[in-house]
Amino acid sequence: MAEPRTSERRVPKADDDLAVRAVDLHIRRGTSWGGHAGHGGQEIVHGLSFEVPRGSVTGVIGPSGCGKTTLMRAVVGIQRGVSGELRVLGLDTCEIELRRRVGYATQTASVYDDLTVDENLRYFAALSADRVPSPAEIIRRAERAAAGVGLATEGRTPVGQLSGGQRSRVSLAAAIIGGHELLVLDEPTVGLDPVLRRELWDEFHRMADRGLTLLVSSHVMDEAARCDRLLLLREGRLIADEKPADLLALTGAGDLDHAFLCLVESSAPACADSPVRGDAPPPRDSPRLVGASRASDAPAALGVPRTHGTPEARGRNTRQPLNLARTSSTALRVIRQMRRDRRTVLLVLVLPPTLLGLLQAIFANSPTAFDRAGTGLLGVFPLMTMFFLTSVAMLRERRSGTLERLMTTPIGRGDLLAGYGIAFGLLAVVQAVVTTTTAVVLLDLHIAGPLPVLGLLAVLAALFGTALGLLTSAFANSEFQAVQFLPPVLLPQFLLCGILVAQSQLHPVLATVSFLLPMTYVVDALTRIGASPGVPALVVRDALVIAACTLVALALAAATLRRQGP
Ligand SMILES: Nc1ncnc2c1ncn2[C@@H]1O[C@H](COP(=O)(O)OP(=O)(O)OP(=O)(O)O)[C@@H](O)[C@H]1O
Repeated sequence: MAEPRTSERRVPKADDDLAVRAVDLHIRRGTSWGGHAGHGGQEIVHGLSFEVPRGSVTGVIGPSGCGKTTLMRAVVGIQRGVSGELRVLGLDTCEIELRRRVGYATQTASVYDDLTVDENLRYFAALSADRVPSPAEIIRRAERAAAGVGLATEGRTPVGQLSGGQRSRVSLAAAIIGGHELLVLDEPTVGLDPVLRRELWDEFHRMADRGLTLLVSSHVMDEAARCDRLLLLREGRLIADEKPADLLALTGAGDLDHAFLCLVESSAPACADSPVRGDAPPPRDSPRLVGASRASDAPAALGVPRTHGTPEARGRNTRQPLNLARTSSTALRVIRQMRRDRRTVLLVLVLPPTLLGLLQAIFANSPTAFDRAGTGLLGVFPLMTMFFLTSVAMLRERRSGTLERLMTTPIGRGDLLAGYGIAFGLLAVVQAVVTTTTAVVLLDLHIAGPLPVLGLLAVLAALFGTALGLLTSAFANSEFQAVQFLPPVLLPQFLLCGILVAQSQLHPVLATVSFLLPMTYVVDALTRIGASPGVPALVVRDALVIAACTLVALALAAATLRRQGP
């Protein structure tokens, strides 16, 4: 097979001199869950071999759909289906350490619309630090990143109120914060005006002068001219690996657009027709369309393994102990987002007491029935509302690209889920206090047992709803799909939980099914507390079952929250 155009004979460099080294890299996309390299999907990148020296600005250039994003996702370790050799800063791309040294900006602005520029950047600064940073250090790093992309004066503006170009710059600043050694930027200048583009490219070169390596994708050829080195891609193949000036010299073309066409069109008429630069030397040989690098030779020649990251290595390197600083930063960020969403707060705090009020009116002639149903509902309402809220919140995180960005930062899956759990847990506590107080004080709901235990059970139910919501969000691709989960997951549990008809009156088969459903234990525990003055042993059993179900749902949610996507 042919090799990419290059004017120099490359001597393999040591990993220490390289930011990225790829040898015979193949990437398949659309692989099934758990599918590793070479299984299913469609091969998008075909046997790339290249090196990115440290302290350079390297452009990944090529037409739409040629595989630029796919390659960049592989470099930052969030792409499944990668085979061949890919070393980043001398490490396997699944190494956790890389997430402290590499910053990534996705093609679309992956930042939180409902937070201000400062809040976004401070959050990413808090996540990316090696050690727990002081608040002053977080602020300083966020301000420096904002200034670097020309957003120093927009700190207090919510990102949702910025223009498209400004949002892209916030996203870029978030990447700069995380990238201490390598910045992987996917089309960072799309939608920016020419002045700003020039400023950003100047800034990229200043960063490279300071020793940072930048891998920047673009399909705009005038940006290619600003790179130190170019990787020209076409249909997943590397057709040139050159300095811009050498590329022009090699092809004899007057500009990089024509140089690219020369390389693409194997018969080279474009080259002959193209305006040849006056100072450019004639082509050394006729430009030709070249395909993949010597896919089969390279790894063997360099003595490197053919598989990129074994499943064992991936497992070892993705397991992280819980980090309190990142967990609390995430919890604070989610709480901040919740506070801005007044409708959500209203739904959580006002709807349950209102519905209980309605229930009291319905059971006006039967206070005992109200006491029984109302007590059970003190747990069912939090479970349902938290399920709905978390599933949508996590889905939004995934669809906005922020989850993908988070997966390239040092935050662990456990930190993220625990952060969500804490934020929604606090909301659940407020909800339990408001709903229980309203029910007992205003609606005369009769509770024989201790109120704090009742409140604790309501919070436990809410936490179970949160864990269930986090889990189901992995299976939905849109808010509409998330809502579709609501009836099948919750309604059967509600019908069988004992609020409508006591278990003793159910058909034996239905009674057995009901004992397999967590909501049954929520209602059982609450109604027992409502009816007896102490804490019966069965309430403890129920609480343990709910806690166990919560942990299982959280563990499954962590397992489905994979770092690598299709
Ligand atoms: N999730 C996916 N599953 C399967 N195939 C995908 C997926 N995402 C992208 N592809 C395919 O991978 C190929 C390369 O896409 P990629 O986004 O890497 O191209 P690109 O060069 O970055 O394009 P652009 O400049 O338009 O962003 C495309 O043919 C696309 O259809």
